[in-house]
Amino acid sequence: MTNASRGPERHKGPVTLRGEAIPPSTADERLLDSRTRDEWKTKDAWRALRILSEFVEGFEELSDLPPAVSVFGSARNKPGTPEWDLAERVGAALARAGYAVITGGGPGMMEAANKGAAEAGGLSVGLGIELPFEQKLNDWVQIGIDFRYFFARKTMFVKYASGFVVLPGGFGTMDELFEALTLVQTRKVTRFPVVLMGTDYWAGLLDWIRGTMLTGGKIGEHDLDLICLTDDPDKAVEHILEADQAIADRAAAKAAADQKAADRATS
Ligand SMILES: C/C(=C\CNc1ncnc2c1ncn2[C@@H]1O[C@H](COP(=O)(O)O)[C@@H](O)[C@H]1O)CO
Repeated sequence: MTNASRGPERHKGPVTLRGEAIPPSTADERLLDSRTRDEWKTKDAWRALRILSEFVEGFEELSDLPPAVSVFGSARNKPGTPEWDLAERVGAALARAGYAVITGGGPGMMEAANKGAAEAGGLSVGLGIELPFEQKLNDWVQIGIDFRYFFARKTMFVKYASGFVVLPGGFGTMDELFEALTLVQTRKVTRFPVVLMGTDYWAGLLDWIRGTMLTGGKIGEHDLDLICLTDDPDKAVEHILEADQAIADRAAAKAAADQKAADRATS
C-alpha cells in the first residue's frame, strides 16, 4: 500500500480524500453536467440535500460575524507585486475600521487580503471552493469553510457583507463583480457599495461599459453610480462606511416613521 498522505489531497466538507480516493471530477461539475441525464432521477434529489447542508453550515458558522466586507481578486498574484500589496493594504484598512474580511480563501489577492486583515488584528474569513486540483485555505484564514458548490458559497459572500471590494482579477473576479452589480441593480440586495480597486486595470472595462453598454442602452446612467473606483484603501473603506451609515440612517428614519404611525393609530 502506498503512503497516501504524500500525494495530493481533496477536501469535501468534513471528508479528506487522498490518493486513489480522489474522484476525477468536482461536485459542481457532476451537478451541472448535462450528459449525466441518467443520474438526474437517482442522484439529484440526494444532491439537493447536500446543497442544503452547505447553506445550513454556512448560515450557522457565519451568522455571528461582525460587519464584514467581501474582497475579490485574482488567485494568481504573487507576493511582492504592487497588486498583492494593494490587496494586503485594503485588508488591513478594512480590519482597522472594524470589518471582518471575507475572501475566497485561496492564493493571490485572497491570501493578501486575509493576511492584511489578520495582521491588523481583524477577523479573516475564507470561503474555499472544491476545485479539480489540490487546493487548501491560505494560512491567514481564521474562520474557513470549504464549499462544494459555487452558488452556495456566493450566497455567503453577499449575505454576510456590507459591501464588495474588487481587485484586479480574471474570470472568477469578473463573475463576482457582475453578480454583485446585478443584485444591486435588480434590487435583490439593499443598495450596497461596490469598490473597484486598481484604476489602470479597470480603465478599459469601464470605458467599454460607458462607451458600448451605456451608449447601446443596455444599462441605465444610474447603474454606473453603483461603482466606486479608487487606488486608495482608505477611500475604499470610507465609501463603505458612508454607505453603511446611509443604510442605518434610512432604517432609523423608517423606524421613527413606523412608530409615529403606530402612535397615531392608538391615540
Ligand atoms: C488558479 C489558482 C487557484 C484557484 N483557487 C481558488 N481558490 C479560491 N477561490 C478562487 C480560486 N480561483 C478563483 N476563485 C474565486 O474567483 C476569484 C478569483 O478568480 P480569478 O479568475 O483568478 O480572478 C476569487 O475572488 C475567488 O472567490 C492558482 O493557484
